[in-house]
Amino acid sequence: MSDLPAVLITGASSGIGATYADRFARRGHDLVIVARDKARLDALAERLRSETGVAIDVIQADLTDGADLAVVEARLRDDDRIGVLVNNAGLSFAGRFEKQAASDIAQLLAVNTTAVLRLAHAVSPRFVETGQGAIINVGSAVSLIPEFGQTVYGATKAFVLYLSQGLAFELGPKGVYVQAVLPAATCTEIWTRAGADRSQLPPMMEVGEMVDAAFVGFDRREGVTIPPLHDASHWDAFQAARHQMLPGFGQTTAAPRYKTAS
Ligand SMILES: NC(=O)C1=CN([C@@H]2O[C@H](COP(=O)(O)OP(=O)(O)OC[C@H]3O[C@@H](n4cnc5c(N)ncnc54)[C@H](OP(=O)(O)O)[C@@H]3O)[C@@H](O)[C@H]2O)C=CC1
Ligand SMILES: N[C@@H](C=O)C(=O)O
Repeated sequence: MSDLPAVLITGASSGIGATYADRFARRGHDLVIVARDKARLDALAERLRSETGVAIDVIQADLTDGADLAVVEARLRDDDRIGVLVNNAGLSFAGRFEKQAASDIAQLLAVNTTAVLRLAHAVSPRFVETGQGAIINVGSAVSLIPEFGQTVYGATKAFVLYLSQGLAFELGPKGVYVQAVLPAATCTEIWTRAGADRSQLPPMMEVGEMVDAAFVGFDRREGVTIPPLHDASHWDAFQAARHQMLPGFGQTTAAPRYKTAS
């Protein structure tokens, strides 16, 4: 058993989550890996155990299922070896908003928002009590691009960004580090799972490149990490513009432009 905190990773059966599992294992962390596809989780766990020697537990869970979600919450609440939560599981789908099925939207919200929130909420009391711990939430650059045309998916990722920044504000002073990771298009199964034609996809970042960059942000204790954004001053300017607006929200009279009808 490692002296380092164990890491619970959702959506570890493929793509970004499986790569997080690989990198944390190579750093010597024991893992708890979560997803629906137990065969893939078992295969990953077996490979990483033999290559790195870390201990790995597998939890098969469908995060849209209340009972399964409760199992993962309980593990985060009760297992004091777990010091890092990687909220990574997620899905997207294409198609025009007015044609999307309500059941698909509900599934997207359950995995991309409710599970992220519930798992962060389950682990936070313990992290706050011990004054340490880290929560990594995988959002998306799409959260900053309503013009992308994936409105529901982007809205769930805007939730993840807001949640992460809010939790960093609330929990940071109590010793808990919260990181939002905002990848842009990354080469994983998410695209074909969402029904995209592989031959039509643009060039994308390799998943190892994305996760390794996210780890640099993690090690620097960065609040928001955007691996593909080369000019970091753009994000800083975006945050500065937001902060510049804040005093205006305290006005008790409406802005002059709303004082006339025309
Ligand atoms: N690839 C990209 O271009 C980008 C991805 N992201 C985000 O990265 C995260 C990881 O996605 P990525 O690796 O790309 O995609 P993948 O499709 O490769 O991985 C998604 C993971 O989520 C798991 N998952 C999906 N639904 C459920 C569910 N109901 N219950 C439990 N686990 C579930 C899947 O496991 P299983 O099927 O076994 O349950 C899988 O392990 C997502 O949050 C995604 O939104 C953000 C920006 C860009
Ligand atoms: N997964 C992608 C969109 O579908 C993204 O977040 O870029």
